[in-house]
Amino acid sequence: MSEIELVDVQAGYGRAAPVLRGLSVAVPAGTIVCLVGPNGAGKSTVLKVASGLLAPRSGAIRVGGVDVTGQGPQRMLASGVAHVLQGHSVFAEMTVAENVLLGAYTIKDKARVARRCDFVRDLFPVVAQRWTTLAGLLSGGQQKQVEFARSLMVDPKVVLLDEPSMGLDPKATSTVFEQVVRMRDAGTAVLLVEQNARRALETADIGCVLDLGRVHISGPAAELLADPALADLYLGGRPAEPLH
Ligand SMILES: Nc1ncnc2c1ncn2[C@@H]1O[C@H](COP(=O)(O)OP(=O)(O)OP(=O)(O)O)[C@@H](O)[C@H]1O
Repeated sequence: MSEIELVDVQAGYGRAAPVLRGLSVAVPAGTIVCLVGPNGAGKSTVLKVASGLLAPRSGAIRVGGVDVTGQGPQRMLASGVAHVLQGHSVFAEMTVAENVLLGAYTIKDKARVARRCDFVRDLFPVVAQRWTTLAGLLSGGQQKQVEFARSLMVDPKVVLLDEPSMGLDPKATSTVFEQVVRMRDAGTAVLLVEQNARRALETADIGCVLDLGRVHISGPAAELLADPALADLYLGGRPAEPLH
């Protein structure tokens, strides 16, 4: 069963023409699904619809098989969908611990909050190591892991990640993608949107190529990566031949 499913979704902004025009995507349990596509294709819009920030004009959204179409962000979060927005959203003047605990503001049970803290500190060692440090003193990649930890405090079924590698150098990008895999392995499905299409497909289980407001092609990420036509169109050409 899919953790989250968008079915034939039309969505857009104000009176403008729709950005999503019959988009369908499903995130099975235990998988990382990656959306790639040209600038402005509507990748972030898919995540906004999935987290309830933007209501679809038509179509359906299901979480764990239950229809949640039209629910706002707070109810989507309660249904098990957490959204890590593009850019950096840590509060620089607060400690790592305070930032992470913001993710638990809806949880009243203190013992449960403590268990979730243990869980995220175990999953993201840098979060544990820098627990009492001001978050603004961390590197960009470390701050992204604080955001991941914050999103997992509610034990979501699926986490939506909008361009987690944005602004990071290659080493920090690798660390962040390793942590995305750890999140999946720890039981949270992931819907990932990335500019860095090749790197994201190397990490994902399933890839979806967005074009003209729909999923144009989808399949096992490794197969998309191996497709020369797709590489030319969407992945900035084929990887260089190894030098001998
Ligand atoms: N808040 C908004 N109000 C009006 N139009 C918007 C808004 N957000 C996005 N759009 C428009 O919707 C379209 C899709 O934008 P979206 O950010 O979803 O694309 P994207 O694939 O994530 O692009 P990028 O890779 O550049 O982030 C674009 O034409 C954009 O101008």
